[in-house]
Amino acid sequence: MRAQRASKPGDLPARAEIVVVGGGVVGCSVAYHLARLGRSDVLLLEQGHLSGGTTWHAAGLVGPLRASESGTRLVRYSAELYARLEEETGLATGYLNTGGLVLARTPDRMTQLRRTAAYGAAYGLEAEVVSAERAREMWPPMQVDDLLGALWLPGDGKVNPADLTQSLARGARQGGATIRERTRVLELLVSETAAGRAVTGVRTDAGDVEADRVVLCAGQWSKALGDAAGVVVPLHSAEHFYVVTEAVEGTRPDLPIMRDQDGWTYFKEEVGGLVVGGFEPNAKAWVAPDQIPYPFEFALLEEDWEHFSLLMDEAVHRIPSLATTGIRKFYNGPESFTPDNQFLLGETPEVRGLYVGCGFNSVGIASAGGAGRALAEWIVGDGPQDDLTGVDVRRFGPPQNDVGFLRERVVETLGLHYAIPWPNREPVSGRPQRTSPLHDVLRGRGALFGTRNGWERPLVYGPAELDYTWGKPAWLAASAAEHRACRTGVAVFDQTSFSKYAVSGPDALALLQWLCAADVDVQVGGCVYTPWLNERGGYEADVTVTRTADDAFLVVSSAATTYRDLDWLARHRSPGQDVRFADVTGDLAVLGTMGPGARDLLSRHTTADLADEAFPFGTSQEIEVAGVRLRATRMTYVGELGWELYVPVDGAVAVHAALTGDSAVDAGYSAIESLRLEKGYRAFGRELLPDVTPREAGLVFATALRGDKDFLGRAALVAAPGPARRLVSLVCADPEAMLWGGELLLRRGEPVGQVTSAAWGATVGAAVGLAWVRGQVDAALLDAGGFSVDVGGGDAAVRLSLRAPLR
Ligand SMILES: NCCCC(=O)O
Repeated sequence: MRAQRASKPGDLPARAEIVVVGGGVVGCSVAYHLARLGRSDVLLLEQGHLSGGTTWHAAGLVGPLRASESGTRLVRYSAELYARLEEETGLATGYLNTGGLVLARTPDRMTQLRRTAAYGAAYGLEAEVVSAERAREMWPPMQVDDLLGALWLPGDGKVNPADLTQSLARGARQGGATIRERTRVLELLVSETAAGRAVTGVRTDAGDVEADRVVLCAGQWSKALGDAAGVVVPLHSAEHFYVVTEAVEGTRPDLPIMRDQDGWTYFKEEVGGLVVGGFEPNAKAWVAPDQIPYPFEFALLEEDWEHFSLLMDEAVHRIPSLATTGIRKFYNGPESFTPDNQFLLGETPEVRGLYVGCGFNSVGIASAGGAGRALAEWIVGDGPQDDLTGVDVRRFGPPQNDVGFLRERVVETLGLHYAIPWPNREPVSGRPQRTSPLHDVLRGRGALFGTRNGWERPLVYGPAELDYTWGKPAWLAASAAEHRACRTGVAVFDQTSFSKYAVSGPDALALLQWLCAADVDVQVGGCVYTPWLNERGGYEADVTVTRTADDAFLVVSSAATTYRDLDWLARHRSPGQDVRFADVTGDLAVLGTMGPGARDLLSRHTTADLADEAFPFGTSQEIEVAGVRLRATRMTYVGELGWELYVPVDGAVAVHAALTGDSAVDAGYSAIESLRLEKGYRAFGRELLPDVTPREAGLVFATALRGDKDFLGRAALVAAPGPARRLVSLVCADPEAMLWGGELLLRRGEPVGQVTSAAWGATVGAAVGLAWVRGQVDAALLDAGGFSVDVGGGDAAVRLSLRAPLR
């Protein structure tokens, strides 16, 4: 390890409106974009020299096509910015639009590449599947004997990370920002306010700086600063390896970026040689976040040729001349990775005015332009201005911030970087974290578990393992049986991972009436399905609200959204409002007892009257089941008669044993997915996102828009013109075709939208799902037909409808 000692500066401003911590490419991009948005009182603090932490040793690949539309938009903007920044700042970034190739050695990878090409079409980005021979013509040094084909991405490019950082920094300075190098932030300053904890500035080794807002872009150093301030910043460093070779024949400066993901490697030209790096499955975590040495500037870790040999052997296999090519330099640079391979962006729920932009999982250079702009817009606009749910820091909470967990998980994250992104792939490391009281019982009954927000959740019962495929997996038969049991008899689902909040106090109703688009001023015992919307009329949450007393409510939401929901409640409670809310997720197990036989089954274990008149849909009562006092709520996410039983954890095993002791079948989340899609039920995070309105989603019925109750988002909905896209249900014509979500939707061969969720519908007997269709959409257009989806190797005809496949 080599390091450079920093000396201290003299003139540190005592105050700035916004302090950015970290002078890597992301911090400089945030400062640059804040300046572009008219914020000139910005102070960026870098502990060493700009780019000296992680940025300087990044490979500099810029690949705009991502798995999501918002991710693609973000990196596409990065590429556009890097291409034009020199004109604006006078400093070159070294950006070169080389195009990129991704190779396929296996039929499964080929299917993935075809699906990726279809994403490109969905997102308006060029991507073409080409033959192996064509790929070799574009990339002469490689051999292609074992390749089935490749994907050509004309929009890919490369940039010089250190030059890019300097150019962004100059742009920031030109816009009025101040940049101080050799100033180390030791602590984030936080104080208690009436509205909760708020940032007040930073403590540095050259004194304190007061600030209204602080933006933590300190890469792998961010977590230790976050931890000390009580903020969740779940990242951990892992070692990332690449070498730069001597000259290789056949290269040229504009040689495309090349990724040979089946061999875990990437390649780019550099001064006549090649950068050869990769993401090996046996990755190495680096030291814990609070053990990172200081200083660690322009520093690398020890060479580890033994570890790198896996990647080097694959590289030589692809480019035989590398066997006799010398190595100019070996890079082992630690980078930060997160539990789900997505970066961390946004205002922290724990401390108002504190923002993060870190954890870039080795794609920081590609992401920096777009992420910097998104974060600057978030700060200036006081909220995200686009759908950023996939990277929003509020998707994680304390369980995911544990260093032991992170240490295990980031090894897996790095190792999966180039693995085939199988649909519904479940991580295997760092589990279990949180379990339902039924976990052991269900495991004993053959449950295979997935994980969501740290919770173990049964996916399917019986199969030996979860197999992954683009087609129909082996576990599908078991899931289909559970699905049918629910449709025709009764099934019990362990839905304990539902997020649950007790909201109470004299002003609880007022707060919820403002946040809920539906009217929740119902009688005690009423249960209402409702969106929470932002001021643009887009979804922030999709919840049920049960009134449990005049001034008390139980709010139930998705497992994944606990921290963002609680943050939404907290940030909308006015200082004068007397409302308390508590996360009661872990206090209550949830047993969804669903199916036409649910009433009969429950009646055998309760004396409560479950008839429609006594217990109508959308109501909730405290009753006794199998001797356990619990809350039963007549609601369903599978479209069958049923009750969600909210059971104190101590009683869960007894209630479950009673219900499944006679006729009920245990069923898992895979069945829930196919059941909900047959009924056209939407999911937050898939269909319902911050840039999706109830009109577009076909859910106006679940709002009070037709009444006169005011609610957050109402004004935007009223003012909005007719929707320019519509969410529709789909059914595959061919029962053998399998859809997973994400597929490109075509009409007469032209892209018109994208599938959001899909599963095999065991009642319908075909793949079913939901999809966006762009433009003015009505029943006549859908009935006229001509629709198909690209399944990565052909088109599958689909029927579309505004109505769900099953009513
Ligand atoms: N830091 C390496 C990036 C690799 C890739 O973009 O595929």
